Amino acid sequence: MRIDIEDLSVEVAGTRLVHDIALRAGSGRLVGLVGPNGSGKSTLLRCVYRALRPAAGTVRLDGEDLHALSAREGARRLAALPQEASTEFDFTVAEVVAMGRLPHQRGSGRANADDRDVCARTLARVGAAHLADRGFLSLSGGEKQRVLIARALAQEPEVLVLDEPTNHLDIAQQLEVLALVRDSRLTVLTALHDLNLAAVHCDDLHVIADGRIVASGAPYDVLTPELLAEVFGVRAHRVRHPETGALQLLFDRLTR
Ligand SMILES: Nc1ncnc2c1ncn2[C@@H]1O[C@H](COP(=O)(O)OP(=O)(O)OP(=O)(O)O)[C@@H](O)[C@H]1O
Repeated sequence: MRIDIEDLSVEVAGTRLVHDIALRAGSGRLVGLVGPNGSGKSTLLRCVYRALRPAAGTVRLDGEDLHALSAREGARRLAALPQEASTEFDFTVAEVVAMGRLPHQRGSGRANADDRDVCARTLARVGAAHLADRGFLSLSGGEKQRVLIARALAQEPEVLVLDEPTNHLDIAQQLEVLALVRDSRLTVLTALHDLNLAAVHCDDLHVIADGRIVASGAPYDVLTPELLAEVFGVRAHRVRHPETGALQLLFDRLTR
């Protein structure tokens, strides 16, 4: 499923935080959004997963206006992992993952055998089957993140919107989560702070600064020393991974 964002602007409390965004994520592509703190990544993503409505412009999934769909229809196509996705109530892990099935349940709203099967499989897929009976609030940050990814996958969406999915994760888990996301073969739009992870894992990158996209394209074309100095205020050296040949960045502070 393809995402097309056209002329999108987003306002919060009367202030326009995101301006005139145009962005496309082709079916099955892993598309990264990078930018400094406060540049508007979360605000843009919140509008894509419908926590905010656009002030102008559209988000289309395979040509259909996402904000014109019912909540249930939207949730069957798109699942999100928000940045501060904690839940106030102490549900068990199994209950949190089961919430991902709600858009698929009609009538009684009760989980059937298929729903339970999908939940068990997704928890196993993220390596968290052993946590099923634990209270969500008792989990470590990394464990919570895995469970919330399981909830998003249990939704069986066609599009995943992720806001910093590697937050709270140690390096092995960061790599594992990105491999999981990649293996899902879904269309993914994700904010990432780690530019080296973004360089290796994303098919396309969009750089956002002050609420506007300032560069788009393949990671190697986008993450240039000039752009990194201009947007992030760092001096960057580009090297190749000695085994994989992947782009890696080494940083120094830029003294302006
Ligand atoms: N509810 C709000 N009211 C006022 N300003 C807001 C609100 N939400 C966000 N902002 C401001 O909008 C700007 C963009 O915030 P946003 O969270 O989208 O940035 P971000 O790129 O995701 O940042 P980070 O990398 O730090 O998570 C920031 O200056 C932020 O303070």
